[in-house]
Amino acid sequence: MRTNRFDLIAIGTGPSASTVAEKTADDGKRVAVIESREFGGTCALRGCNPKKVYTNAANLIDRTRGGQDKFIKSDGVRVNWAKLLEFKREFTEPVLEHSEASFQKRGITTFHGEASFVDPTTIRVGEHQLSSDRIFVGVGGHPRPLDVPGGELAIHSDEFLELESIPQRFVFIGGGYISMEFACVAARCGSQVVVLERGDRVLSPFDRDLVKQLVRYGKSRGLDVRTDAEVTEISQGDDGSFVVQYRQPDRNHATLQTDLVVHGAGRAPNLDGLNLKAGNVAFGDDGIKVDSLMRSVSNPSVFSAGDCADTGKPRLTPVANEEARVVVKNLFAEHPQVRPDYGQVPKVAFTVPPIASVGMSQHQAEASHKVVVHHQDTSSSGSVRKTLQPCGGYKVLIDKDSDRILGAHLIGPAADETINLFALAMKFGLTATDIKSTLFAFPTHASDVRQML
Ligand SMILES: Cc1cc2nc3c(=O)[nH]c(=O)nc-3n(C[C@H](O)[C@H](O)[C@H](O)COP(=O)(O)OP(=O)(O)OC[C@H]3O[C@@H](n4cnc5c(N)ncnc54)[C@H](O)[C@@H]3O)c2cc1C
Ligand SMILES: NC(=O)c1ccc[n+]([C@@H]2O[C@H](COP(=O)([O-])OP(=O)(O)OC[C@H]3O[C@@H](n4cnc5c(N)ncnc54)[C@H](O)[C@@H]3O)[C@@H](O)[C@H]2O)c1
Repeated sequence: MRTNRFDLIAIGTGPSASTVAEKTADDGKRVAVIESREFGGTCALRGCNPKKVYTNAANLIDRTRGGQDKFIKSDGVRVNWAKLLEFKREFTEPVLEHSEASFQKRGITTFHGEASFVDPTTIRVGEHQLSSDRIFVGVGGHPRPLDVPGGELAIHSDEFLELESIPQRFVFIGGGYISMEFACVAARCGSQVVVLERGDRVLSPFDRDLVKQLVRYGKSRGLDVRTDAEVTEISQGDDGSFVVQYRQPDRNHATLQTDLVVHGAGRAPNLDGLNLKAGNVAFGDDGIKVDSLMRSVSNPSVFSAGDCADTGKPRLTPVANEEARVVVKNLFAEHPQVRPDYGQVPKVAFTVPPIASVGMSQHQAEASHKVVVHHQDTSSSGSVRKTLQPCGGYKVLIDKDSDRILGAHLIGPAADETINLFALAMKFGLTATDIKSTLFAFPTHASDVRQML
């Protein structure tokens, strides 16, 4: 087998690998990119972007229904699911069509297939063998296998985003980002939806009080969230429907009959087929072990970033992008020294309405600082009611000594946008007084921030 030599081999085409490959090629280096599925990665094809089409639709339906009792005249708002799927494809199909060509236009050599290490500087893909002193691994993740009998009967988020029609009944396993976002979509589109979460709360990265508000609002709109409910078995009957068994502390076992079961019980790094041992690349359950320069701790030729790198950071696109920026700086540096500047990573679950968070939780802040807590349910305030989606609230944590923001937690219309103001303020150390002294356009959701401080 002939071996092709490159300055860089990038494995994957998600946000992390495409940034690393493109910037390196733009610098005049010989780059190879390998992708085992469609070119474009999770975020653009099966994650953030297509998902947002569905959650925007669900929020629109929710608000339109909110107006029906008031000034919108119609005999019921219904979704045309097939058209929604078509609309989603308007955003994914261009990626499918153009992604590989755009690598090639930059002079990057593209390969299709599953990459695996042959030795610390050699990669095999299909019939090809490629070698380089620099290999970037940005292979992302996949749904963690559901370790219960019948676990394989549950569909994954990829399949949810490609459903041709929407069934009457759904059960979602897990109460994290994926389940709660998709469950809100399904419920607003008319299905009966149950979320089963084994922990004592859903959406654990978000503020407990605001999550309670979200669950209450969802309940009044067809979304049934059950906590302390661990799924133990899934089976399928002769009529094609499914039975989900789960355990709750107060009962032995409960069962639910449903038309579709969706796995939202967590994801794991895509490391299985990479033969990392042959590449001398150390890894664990949480991904490839990297140092603070994003380099493998065991093989100096290998860098990694994004969902498959074990950094302890949330597995989100902005995190993957920041780590990729660092890799680009360090790959060919004589003395690599750039480290990620994560700042405070803002998090948003695109539920109905969205919920957002940046910085410390109330518990973390109170354990380490003297804290002023500004917490309010704003569902009945004018600015929230005007949106026809009466669910809003905030919890802002301010350090009593320095007047700086320690954490901000928001729910409601535009929470997904407003959280970025807090991220900016926190990164640059603005005080609550600085923010309050800034004029914001009115009436906007940003202008509500002054009342939160
Ligand atoms: C349903 C869903 C919704 C999401 N929503 C959001 C959101 O709203 N906001 C947000 O910030 N994040 C979101 N995320 C997370 C976000 O998509 C990821 O954090 C991001 O895509 C990580 O980028 P990456 O480059 O690490 O990997 P990916 O984007 O996962 O790309 C990895 C690529 O590597 C390929 N690959 C895997 N193994 C091999 C191999 N052996 N050889 C060759 N190629 C291989 C894969 O096919 C894939 O194309 C969402 C994720 C999901 C699943
Ligand atoms: N808006 C966003 O930024 C966004 C959206 C989707 C996904 N993501 C990324 O994808 C990752 C994976 O998302 P996810 O929602 O699959 O995982 P997650 O880790 O966020 O949540 C999984 C949940 O499933 C529960 N669970 C596990 N096994 C269970 C069982 N047998 N029965 C009942 N509950 C069970 C866990 O307790 C947990 O609460 C996220 O952590 C995030 O990094 C981000």
